[in-house]
Amino acid sequence: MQGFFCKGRCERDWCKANDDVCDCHAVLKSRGYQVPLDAPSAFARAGAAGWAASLGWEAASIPGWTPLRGEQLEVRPSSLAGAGRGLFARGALPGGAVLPYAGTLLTFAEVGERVRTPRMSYTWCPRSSAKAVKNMTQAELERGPAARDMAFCVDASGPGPDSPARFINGANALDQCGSVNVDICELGGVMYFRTRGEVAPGRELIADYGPSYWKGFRGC
Ligand SMILES: C[S@@+](CC[C@H](N)C(=O)[O-])C[C@H]1O[C@@H](n2cnc3c(N)ncnc32)[C@H](O)[C@@H]1O
Repeated sequence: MQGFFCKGRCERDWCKANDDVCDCHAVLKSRGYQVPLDAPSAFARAGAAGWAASLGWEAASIPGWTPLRGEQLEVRPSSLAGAGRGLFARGALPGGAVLPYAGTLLTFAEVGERVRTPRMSYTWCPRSSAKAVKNMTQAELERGPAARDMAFCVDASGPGPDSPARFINGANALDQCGSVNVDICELGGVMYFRTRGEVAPGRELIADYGPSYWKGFRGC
């Protein structure tokens, strides 16, 4: 069922189609596309700090996938008031340009250590563990039976592998929603930012962080 139903959806848009119904990483791999490694495979190959470098995302070849190179981007003060630094396009970027959210992979206990600290602002969890993390108490995260299991959440606050994606700011009020120009996508348990359309030179990359990031703002 997944193969038949999801094949067209994932080939048309791996970002939007990859959900609880369609595992686009598995679907596209089975269709012969060159996909990046999934998070567990990258972790098995290179560990919690080195996993992102082993993804092979720059060499991936799937529809709607143009790898962003570091030199196409620059970090400077955000165009959004009070947002600190942001990530900007040096030159024009095409639609479908992707950048992984790299950082250190965390166990549930390590996620627990970050809850209510500034590092949590830089921590993202894949669908496979996000619900569990949300439903676990602090004690369960730190000392429960799953505490030492890999949650595959990513902390990009550093120190760790270089991750320009960590500088992508998010709309935090409705009047910033018009500036959103990148989607947050998941493939193989890895988060990728993807440009929605062409991004003009000098424009800041801005995402919609979703319904649970900001207090009092449920996303665009
Ligand atoms: C993943 S970081 C983005 C990079 C960050 N601006 C920096 O300088 O390192 C997310 C944090 O950036 C800030 N931020 C992102 N978008 C913002 C916005 N629209 N308004 C104010 N602060 C924002 C918040 O502190 C948020 O927790």
